[in-house]
Amino acid sequence: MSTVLRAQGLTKRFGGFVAVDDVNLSIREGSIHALIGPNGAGKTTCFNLLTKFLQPTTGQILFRDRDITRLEPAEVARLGIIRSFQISAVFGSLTAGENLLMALQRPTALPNCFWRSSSVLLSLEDRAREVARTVNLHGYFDRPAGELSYGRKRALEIATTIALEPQVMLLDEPMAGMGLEDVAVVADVIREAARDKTVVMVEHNLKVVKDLCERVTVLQRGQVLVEGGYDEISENAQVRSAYMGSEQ
Ligand SMILES: Nc1ncnc2c1ncn2[C@@H]1O[C@H](COP(=O)(O)OP(=O)(O)OP(=O)(O)O)[C@@H](O)[C@H]1O
Repeated sequence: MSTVLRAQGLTKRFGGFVAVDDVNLSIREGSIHALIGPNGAGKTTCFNLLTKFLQPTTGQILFRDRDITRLEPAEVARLGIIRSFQISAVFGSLTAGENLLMALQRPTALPNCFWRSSSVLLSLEDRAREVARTVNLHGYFDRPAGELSYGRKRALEIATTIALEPQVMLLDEPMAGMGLEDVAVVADVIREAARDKTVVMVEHNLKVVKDLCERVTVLQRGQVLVEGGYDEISENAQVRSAYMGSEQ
């Protein structure tokens, strides 16, 4: 399987502190790839580096062999590497459908959408309904987003990212603060979204990682401790010790 996103020697210093230290990552095309690790391990910093919200101190980021290390976040988004927007980006007084229509009209949506035949052929509203169906929100299309359950709001937030037709979708703790029922809703959304795209997610819930993710990179103190399938990494003695006393 080919590599869609690659980090080589990725390093981020904040003053004298090295938050991300010589990290190599290889994200396979079409996979769901988790970044996990104890608090402060450097997951969010890594994520911000990959989406270019932070500039690396040293190292290189490649998207399908193109060097994107020095690109701006908007340029990276235009290439199809898109980070999910936070829940605050969902407008509660607008309906779910209107939220999707707004996402479809965002400037970053244009370059991705216009050259794709499916988008060109469909009207924006048809496309919004199609995206709503992908995340099982078609029954809520005309409901104010503020009335949706927490899990469905999160699904809507992910849907606004899907609307941009990402090639690589980056989700930062998509299950944060959710009950079991909502976790199941959002897990289904991510699984469905990953049918035709690559997903990279920072996730604390190891059951979610086990159920959803083909590949897992474990970070500790800014470095990659181990990378592999869930079974492989969960048997690793260093990983077990890093997680001892935490959730699992
Ligand atoms: N802007 C910054 N300036 C200084 N230090 C920072 C900055 N951002 C992050 N750090 C430090 O870098 C380290 C890694 O932080 P990061 O948020 O990437 O970890 P994380 O693995 O995402 O942790 P958590 O699971 O708690 O979110 C932490 O020690 C943090 O305090």
